[in-house]
Amino acid sequence: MSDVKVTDSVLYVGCDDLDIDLFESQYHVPNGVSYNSYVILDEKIAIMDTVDPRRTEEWLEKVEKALGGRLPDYLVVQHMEPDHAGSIQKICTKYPQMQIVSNAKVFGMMPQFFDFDLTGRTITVKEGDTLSLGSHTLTFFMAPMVHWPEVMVTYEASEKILFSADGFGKFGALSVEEDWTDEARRYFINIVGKYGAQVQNLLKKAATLDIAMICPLHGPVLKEDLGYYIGKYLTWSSYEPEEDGIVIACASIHGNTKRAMLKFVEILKEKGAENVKFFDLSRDDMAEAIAEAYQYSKLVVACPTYDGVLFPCMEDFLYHLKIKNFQNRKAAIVENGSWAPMSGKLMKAYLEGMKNITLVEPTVTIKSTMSEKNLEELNALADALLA
Ligand SMILES: Cc1cc2nc3c(=O)[nH]c(=O)nc-3n(C[C@H](O)[C@H](O)[C@H](O)COP(=O)(O)O)c2cc1C
Repeated sequence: MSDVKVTDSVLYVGCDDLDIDLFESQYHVPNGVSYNSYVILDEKIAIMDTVDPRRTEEWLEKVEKALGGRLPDYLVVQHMEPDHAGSIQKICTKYPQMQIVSNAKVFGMMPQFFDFDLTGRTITVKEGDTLSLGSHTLTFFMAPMVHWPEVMVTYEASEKILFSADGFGKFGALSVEEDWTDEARRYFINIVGKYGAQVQNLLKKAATLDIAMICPLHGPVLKEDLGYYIGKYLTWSSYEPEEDGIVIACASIHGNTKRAMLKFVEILKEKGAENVKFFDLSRDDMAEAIAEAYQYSKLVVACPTYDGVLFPCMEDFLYHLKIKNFQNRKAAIVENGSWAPMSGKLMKAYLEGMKNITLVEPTVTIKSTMSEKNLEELNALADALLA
């Protein structure tokens, strides 16, 4: 959207993508996604990042319009992932006098993605280096593993803008109005969630800067109440729950585990639980289930045994939690099986492999359909979870 206003001299030239089926071939984005890019106009002109190849031509037109007949001096590359770096070769070919400004890791990766001559076109920066554009001065901070190892962010001192790369990004095209928090959480936990320590390191660097505005590579430019967004990032990256509540992640083949878990939701609510979120892992959005597991303090996993192992959607859920460093939660297990229930043991092994998970025991074992005894056990489990 070209009408996104940053400042008089920092122009938004990013592009919405409402046609994409899955972001990173995995995440549903019902409201699309934006690939953000910015042009800083001064005595020298810098372009901040490029866009996904899906939007190269639209972006090149926007950049040309923003340049107003001038030529760009610099392309700053903060991240080599194709949704941001995918148009580098095209813009470098269009503007052969333009220099590329980035760090050594980026320049190491660039020939892996592109086939054009970088000789004489690169300016390599490292932590704390500055680049003057005139009245604007860019300072570069390395942010390794705030998604990929080559990531850096850029601070512009005169207008107090942090160009935050994937940090503070969000799913959703800018032409669609929606709440920031849920889609930013779903983006952060699923995409950057593994790298909490690295995000905390970046937040420490950011705390030394006077920031009035955050310009991320996805989602809206953040101009007000920055403490709110930074607070969310501090919580998410520390793996602490945002609020007390229970997520029930349920797999079910024929519906008996699901029926038992929906009854469990009723029981919890009758006992006064306020935040109870139910996910049918076969049908509901996996990335949302994962994000909400991070949002709340307690997790219940329920799954039938399937050929001696877990029903695949539960395996997928727990695998995602594991690789995204899920930790610091209370958890409980409900298993099901008609002849030799195994799923409880397998879910327990997953949870025991995660850091600081307090298991609320015992595991409830359903044999095919929920019995009167199971009902009592679920009541007891609800009491233990809510204690
Ligand atoms: C393909 C398939 C494989 C199964 N494998 C096992 C198994 O290895 N051990 C077991 O005890 N039950 C097994 N079951 C039975 C289910 O775990 C059991 O019927 C359970 O109650 C299903 O719960 P649901 O109604 O929530 O799907 C299997 C069922 C299916 C359909």
